Amino acid sequence: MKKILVLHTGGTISMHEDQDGDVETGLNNPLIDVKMAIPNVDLTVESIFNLPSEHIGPEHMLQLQRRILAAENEFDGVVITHGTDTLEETSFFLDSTLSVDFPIVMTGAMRSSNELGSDGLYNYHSALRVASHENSRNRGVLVVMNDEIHAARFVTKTHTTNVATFGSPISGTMGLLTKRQIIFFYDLPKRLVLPVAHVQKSIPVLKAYAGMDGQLLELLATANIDGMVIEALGAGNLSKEAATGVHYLLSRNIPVVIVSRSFNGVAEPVYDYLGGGVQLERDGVIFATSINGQKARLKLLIGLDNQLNNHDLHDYLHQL
Ligand SMILES: NC(=O)C[C@H](N)C(=O)O
Repeated sequence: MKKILVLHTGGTISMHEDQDGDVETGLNNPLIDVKMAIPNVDLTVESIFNLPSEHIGPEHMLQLQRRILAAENEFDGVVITHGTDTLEETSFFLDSTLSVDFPIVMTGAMRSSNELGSDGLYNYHSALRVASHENSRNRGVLVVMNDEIHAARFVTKTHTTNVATFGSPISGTMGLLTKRQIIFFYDLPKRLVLPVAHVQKSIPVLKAYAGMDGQLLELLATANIDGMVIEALGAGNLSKEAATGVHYLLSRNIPVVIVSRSFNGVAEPVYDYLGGGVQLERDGVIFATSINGQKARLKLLIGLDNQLNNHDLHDYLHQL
């Protein structure tokens, strides 16, 4: 018998449509009363929050992380239901800070509980199947939706409303659920897991654009921020003016992390001119490999909480 801990946090999977067709959160999470029968699986169900995922932040992620750590010796796996808007961030935070070998599987839904074609119960069932499967161990945090398994490290929400919203543009889908099987296509490269104690850091994320000036960056340098992430152009480049703004931030010892605003691919220094990635890196900018802005923000937060020196912070964010 496998013992699985289920932590419900809210999100569309637990919401319902009202008479006007608007989607809202109820007083209690209806998933608590759902009897999900999986052979040889014993469920312990807790409603840790009942929040839309836009109301979930690093403090909630830390609370979830601590609950999972406390469950380590008691359970064989954990399933978390969560709103999809920030699911990739919670899954990434847990993946980056937890080194447990049991499966941690997150899921959600795109259609609420009383909508036609609601995908919530199906995804919940799928997540339980994956969490109780022997091959799911030692794979970090997994995201299961729409018959697919994704690694927290690479998954992102790709569509505003489609039930097939989650994708892993860089790595591809990690696995599949069929009626009878759970199939994994690849193992992940090893990553460094770091503990985290405090999550109150001010780390804004800015998106670069053609004609971006340095004014906002210079303003931010005086706003007591701990670091900043820029979703840069292409492989990791900025306008000349933005590069000057970045230089100003770096001269005040504010770490600046670069990712790409492109949906797919790895950010790395390629171009050697003002604003090009090579010169940005020479100036002290950190390139985060293979993650998007919202994940780079969490990674910088964790690195800073561990008081990594400049060299180690570079290495940490470079890692896949
Ligand atoms: N599909 C969803 O779950 C979206 C919802 N707004 C949430 O993230 O809570």
